[in-house]
Amino acid sequence: MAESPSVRHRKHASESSDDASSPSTPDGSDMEVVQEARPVQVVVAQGDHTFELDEAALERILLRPEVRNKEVVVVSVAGAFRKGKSFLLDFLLRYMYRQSMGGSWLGGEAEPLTGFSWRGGSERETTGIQVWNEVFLVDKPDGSQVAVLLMDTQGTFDSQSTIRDSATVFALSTMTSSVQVYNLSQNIQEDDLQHLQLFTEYGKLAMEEIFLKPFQSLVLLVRDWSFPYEFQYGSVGGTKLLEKRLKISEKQHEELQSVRKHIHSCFTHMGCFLMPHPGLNVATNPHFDGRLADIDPEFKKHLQELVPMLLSPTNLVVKEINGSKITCRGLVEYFKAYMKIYQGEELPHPKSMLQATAEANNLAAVALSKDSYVKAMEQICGGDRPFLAPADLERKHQEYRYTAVAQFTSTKKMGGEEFSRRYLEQLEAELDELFANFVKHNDGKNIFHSARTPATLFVVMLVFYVVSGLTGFVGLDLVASLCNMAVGAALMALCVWAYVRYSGAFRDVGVWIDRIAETVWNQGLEPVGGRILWGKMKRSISDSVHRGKNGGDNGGGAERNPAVQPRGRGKAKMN
Ligand SMILES: Nc1nc2c(ncn2[C@@H]2O[C@H](COP(=O)(O)OP(=O)(O)OP(=O)(O)O)[C@@H](O)[C@H]2O)c(=O)[nH]1
Ligand SMILES: [Mg+2]
Repeated sequence: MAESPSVRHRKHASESSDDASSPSTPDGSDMEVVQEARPVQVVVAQGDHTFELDEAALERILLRPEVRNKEVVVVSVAGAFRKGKSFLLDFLLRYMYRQSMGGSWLGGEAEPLTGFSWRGGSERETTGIQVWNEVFLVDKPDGSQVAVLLMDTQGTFDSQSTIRDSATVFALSTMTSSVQVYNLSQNIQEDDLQHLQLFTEYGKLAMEEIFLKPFQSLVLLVRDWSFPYEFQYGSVGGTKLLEKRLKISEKQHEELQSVRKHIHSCFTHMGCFLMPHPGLNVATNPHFDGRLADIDPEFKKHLQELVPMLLSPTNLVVKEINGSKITCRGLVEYFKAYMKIYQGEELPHPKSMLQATAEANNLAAVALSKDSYVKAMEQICGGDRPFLAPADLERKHQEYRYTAVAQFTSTKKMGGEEFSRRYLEQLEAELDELFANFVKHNDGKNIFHSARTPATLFVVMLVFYVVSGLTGFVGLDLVASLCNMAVGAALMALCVWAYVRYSGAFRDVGVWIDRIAETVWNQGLEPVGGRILWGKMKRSISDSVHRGKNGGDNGGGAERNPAVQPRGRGKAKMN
């Protein structure tokens, strides 16, 4: 068991402001008498909604020679702010210091309650994560000696914290503790379970590998329980209430089942304790200093059941991660690793329920509208449809784009208009991207598009052949042979190109030949008149193909259909 409190536990938490530095004398030996027992901030909440780990402070506590190689038991208390977490932890401290001294560990009737800083009032008190700077060594009945660390946490859902802040503190304390006391007020409500689900899920994200259940013991502590006639105070009534609340039945809505399944899958052991109200003095008297005389006897009676349930040597649970027991030294490393993950940017940000729902609504509406657009476009230029005149494709795109946008704006979504504008812009960008792909796909179906390379190569061959004949005739043999070589090169390129197109192999070579042919076409052949000829041919052929396949309804119909035109123009107004 830990040393006597008469040596170490000497000062109220609020009286000390600096950290637990200088635990050693100049010769390196521990200077126990000057070491004051007090809470130390190990996870510090920064102003910008981030958290820092005070590694030095944590190491000073957990790497002391007498504890660093001992298996560690971490008891943490977490839950909503202003619900008596630190107050309860001070009774845990009293137990740790006094339980071996004989008599009642609860303390004297007029003794103020000190330790972790607690107070009345409506504003939050504890921030980040604090641990008691004294690690208690306890002998277990099986002969082993374990180190016990007590941890106090920032209350969730105070008005200065984001959901991410609350989730980070809750998840970190759940991941690093062997027993997490989930401090609730009055009842176990569905939102308490939902928040537990959110926080534990956030914790699981930061854990690298998870065997079986990721977390250890969870004790739901219901404060101010007012229905002892239904479920009696203490762990017996608590267990029954918990069983009832976490029961999964086929008749339950899927949402309720999923929360319960998730919670069951997270913890190796779960318990519940129903605590009576401590009396009006504790709850409302601003001068209440924690003395037992002002606390309801029923509360004190159940404290004497609750605290040993958590901390008696038989009940202590050693911290395990992935099935192996952790020492104080190991805990420091895990703390550092988890903290690094929460400080990084790779984890998603937990959101408020409304924000998450609004996002989901908007994303679903975007997906639905995109789907309608793709289906409509597939009808006119999908894989099995023939080439469509580019102008008609564009007109169809404008029509279906407008319809898809109108579908998005008319779908009921949470979050308001301002919020959904971002998703509207996303939808419009995605539709334009889809259209660009449809255009490429459509162009690929144009046989003249793919015939341009062989046509160019053929013309090049022909030109060089004629030039070679003429220059040979007038005696310019060198030029004639060069032209012959060019004819050979073009012929070879044509063969290679044909092979690539036929086999699908060496596609890069095919792309190079296409590029060269395109350059030759653009620089040489087209200005000479090919553009006029080629353009006319392409237009007349594609129009006739298009009319033939679509029966003049889809493409040309759009031109004539008055119902289509104004809708296409309406889109411009919307933007
Ligand atoms: N109603 C009620 N009040 C309690 C109980 N236990 C403590 N309190 C009072 O609750 C107030 C807040 O106590 P703290 O221990 O500071 O609460 P906390 O949960 O640590 O608060 P934060 O650190 O701000 O999250 C104090 O006035 C206590 O006297 C309880 O079981 N029921
Ligand atoms: Mg507190």
